[in-house]
Amino acid sequence: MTSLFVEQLTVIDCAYLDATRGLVGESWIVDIELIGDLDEQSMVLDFGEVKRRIKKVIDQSADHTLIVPQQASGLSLHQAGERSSLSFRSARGLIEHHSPSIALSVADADRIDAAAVVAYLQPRVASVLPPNVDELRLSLRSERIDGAFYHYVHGLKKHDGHCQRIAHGHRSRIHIGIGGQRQPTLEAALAQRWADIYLGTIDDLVDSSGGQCRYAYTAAEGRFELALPAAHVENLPGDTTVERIAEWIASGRWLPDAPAALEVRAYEGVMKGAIARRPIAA
Ligand SMILES: Nc1nc2c(c(=O)[nH]1)N=C([C@H](O)[C@H](O)COP(=O)(O)OP(=O)(O)OP(=O)(O)O)CN2
Repeated sequence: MTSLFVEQLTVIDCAYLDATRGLVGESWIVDIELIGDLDEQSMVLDFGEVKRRIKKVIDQSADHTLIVPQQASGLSLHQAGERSSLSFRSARGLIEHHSPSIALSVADADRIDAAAVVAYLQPRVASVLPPNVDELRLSLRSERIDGAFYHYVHGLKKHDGHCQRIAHGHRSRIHIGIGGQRQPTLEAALAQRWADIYLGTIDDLVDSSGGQCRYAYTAAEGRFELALPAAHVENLPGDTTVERIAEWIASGRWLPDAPAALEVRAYEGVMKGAIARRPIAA
């Protein structure tokens, strides 16, 4: 038996419900190992097939979904055909979500962590493997980040892919500079402000009474609605693409005394993002 490995086969950019943290955005890097006999090509599985089969299953299941702990005591979940509705009591307050069912991954767990997502994915990935593969080892890890980062959840209603889903998210590093010098204090301040944040688009905010913010829109996959505590939210003026997020950070409007110049390198999950600069005032 020989073992084949692929490091960082893909990244799962998702959101999940957590009893303490509320709605959490996450980016898990997926590594895989396949153990089996060699096929007629002297391979455990052609790397091309690994991508076609395994990455595809992951991209079409947990990736860009809201992952729900089915056994959690605070969860009330109703799935009727192609529509799903849920409410979830967290220490941060009540979260409600209504969407097409494909926007949810329902895991047989009382809390969501990397192990619960591996257990969710394991049978789905195993079902697309050829018979010569005896064992599948999936592991999820977070990107190593030495500086500041935040976890955010958002939805891009105009996106024609899975990013249209109102509750998917990322774990993202942030670089903020002035005159080419990183500013760890500013980076830490933003990371603290955006620890487990929902980045909402003001146009999608349909109600903000009673301490809750409710967002709703119709996208190509159907109708999406999300309500969560106002303290869990930052509302941005436009779409929450990483380009707009970088511009918003560079605008300095989150700082009491914004410096005249700010250079921002904002990430969306792992190894990709956008750069924006605040122009130097005259
Ligand atoms: N220019 C931009 N493109 C995209 C943005 C964006 O902000 N600016 N955002 C998204 C989505 O929010 C999405 O979450 C990013 O997902 P990503 O993993 O990059 O997309 P894929 O799943 O298609 O890529 P994989 O390599 O398969 O993971 C999309 N685009």
